[in-house]
Amino acid sequence: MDALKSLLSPLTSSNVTNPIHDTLKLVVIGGTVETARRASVSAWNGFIDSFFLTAHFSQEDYPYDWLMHWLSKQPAWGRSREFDITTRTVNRHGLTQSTSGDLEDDEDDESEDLATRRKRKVAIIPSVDTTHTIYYRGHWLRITRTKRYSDFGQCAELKISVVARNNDILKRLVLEAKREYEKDAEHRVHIFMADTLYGGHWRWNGARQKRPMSSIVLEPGVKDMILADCKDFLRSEDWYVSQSVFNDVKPVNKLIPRYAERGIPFRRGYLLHGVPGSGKTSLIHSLAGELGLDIYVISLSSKGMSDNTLANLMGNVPSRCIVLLEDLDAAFTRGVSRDEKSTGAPTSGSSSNTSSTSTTTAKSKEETDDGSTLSLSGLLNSLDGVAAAEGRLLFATTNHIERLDPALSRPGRMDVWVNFKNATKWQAEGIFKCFFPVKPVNVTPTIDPKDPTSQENLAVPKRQRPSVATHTLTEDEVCVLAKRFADAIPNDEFSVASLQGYLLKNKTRPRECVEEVSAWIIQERETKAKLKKEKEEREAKEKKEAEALAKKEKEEEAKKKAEEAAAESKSEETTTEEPKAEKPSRIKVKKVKSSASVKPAEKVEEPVSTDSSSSESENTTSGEDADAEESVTSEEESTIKEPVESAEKTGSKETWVAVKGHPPDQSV
Ligand SMILES: Nc1ncnc2c1ncn2[C@@H]1O[C@H](COP(=O)(O)OP(=O)(O)OP(=O)(O)O)[C@@H](O)[C@H]1O
Repeated sequence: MDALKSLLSPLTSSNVTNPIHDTLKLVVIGGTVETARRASVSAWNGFIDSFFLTAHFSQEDYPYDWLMHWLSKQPAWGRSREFDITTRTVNRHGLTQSTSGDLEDDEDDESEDLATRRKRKVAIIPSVDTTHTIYYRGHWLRITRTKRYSDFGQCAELKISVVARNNDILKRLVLEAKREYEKDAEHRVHIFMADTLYGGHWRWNGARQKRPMSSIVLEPGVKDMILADCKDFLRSEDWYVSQSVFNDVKPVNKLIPRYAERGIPFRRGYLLHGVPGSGKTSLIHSLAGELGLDIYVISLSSKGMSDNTLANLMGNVPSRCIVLLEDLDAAFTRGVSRDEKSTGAPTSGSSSNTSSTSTTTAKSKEETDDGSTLSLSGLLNSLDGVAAAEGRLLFATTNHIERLDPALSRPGRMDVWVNFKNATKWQAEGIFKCFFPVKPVNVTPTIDPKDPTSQENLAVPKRQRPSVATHTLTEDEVCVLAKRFADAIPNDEFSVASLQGYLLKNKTRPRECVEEVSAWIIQERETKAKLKKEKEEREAKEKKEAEALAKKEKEEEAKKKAEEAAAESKSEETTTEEPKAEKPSRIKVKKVKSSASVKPAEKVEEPVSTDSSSSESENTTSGEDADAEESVTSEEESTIKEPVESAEKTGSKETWVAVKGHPPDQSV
């Protein structure tokens, strides 16, 4: 204590009037107070936090969607001072469907465009990095939405804290949010698309309204067969067998896992093949709605698709879902082969086009440039390898079944095959009936006080009212018109999609639609014939161009070869010529050698000045080197003829050395 006093004495002493001491005093006191404040705040926070239970929800998982959906419905947002407003629908990225309690534009505008927009609702959701407090079942929830960056880009997180003894309240909250979400999503099918980035992951692509099975018109029994098969499969993972089978003393039902027990992978594949626009994709969407499953779509021809990426994607689908491999043949026009090393490059044989090799080569380069390295074995492994999810329904669609490898379409991988053809008369009748639903006759418009449309109808004089659905037909009328329509449609010539297109154009004129159908058929045939002709012409032109290109390439190649051959023979000639050119120097060297003590270079510089040596060398040449001179061929002779002559002219052999410019070989 004394020590502290003595330490503080300079600060507390009244005798000290130094301003520095006063400042020091202030700093020490201020610092002490701030430290004490901070310590108490953090202690308080720690104390408070110790009472809070906190749950974290990542955007990458479903509970985040459920809670965001639940939050968007909370009336508490009406009192909140900070929030986000969105018109987006419920999705895997955190934005939610507007529902009760949302804002709605009540603007009364007659414009059709505005009337459509008027239906768009907005939802209020928690703003990012702000803590909101919501009262829920006797508890205050502290909700914070944050954003973080992951490998897959931006990712949001939700943190919910509550003061409670245990986490029951949070569990209740999550379950309630899930129930509400599922109730709202009851009429929708969620679609996920395969994204080949980052080694393959699933990207939420929207939720579509369920399509009733009755809107799909297929030959009798086809729809029912597929639906029953799917239902049977989904039900049959566990197989209840009567115990009496094994022990007939007391029959007891016993659960035997049917697929696992028998070593059969719990997967089922459906191959829907046939002409375009015949309802393959529509049927799958309809089935997903009927079975309450999400759809995971993979396009095998997408950029960057590889064996690993596909295996990752297949390994990450949930156990109960529909995996849709769209346009399976698209992967095969790229020439996917059984070979593991296949890079997906198109082979000439795989191309459906009749264009020549060069076209295929160009295509090949273009297609392999997209980084796709999917092989058929990779595809097969992904479909039934260990990573492939159990309990999934695999649907594959193709317009060209003949292009598929038998290994891919064999039972076990594709258990059920369905052929989709062009519309039959039966289908034409069915699609007509779907399109013009029957409405009861003699319907007098009733006035609903809550219905603004009926009030609007009342407000206008009777003669000005819009005719109530002029195309409304009685059941009998629809049947008769549908029959006439079907009679006019030839079997297996037009796709259901094209019939639908025609009906759409005439959606308010059912009778005229039937009357004009024959003219439409003629027109369609003409268009088809024209398109076919154009296609044939285009193909012929392409073929011609390709042939011309191939011919040109061939000619160029032949020309190049000829040039190469010529160059080769020329080089051979020069190699044989080279020794001939050296021979004179050999001869000359001997001549030089013969000129004994005389330095050759000096001889070159002053060849004529040494008369005696020159006569000496002349003698030597005529004597000892006679043999060497004889060994020179006639051709070589002509080569050396001129210098020799010039040497003769100058009267000196050394002069010839200077003319040729060959330094004599000293080593010889
Ligand atoms: N059998 C059908 N029943 C009802 N609508 C059909 C049928 N076939 C086609 N349609 C309609 O035609 C359009 C195209 O159909 P869909 O996409 O299902 O055909 P697809 O066989 O999958 O074609 P593609 O092979 O080109 O992918 C859809 O709007 C769908 O409503």
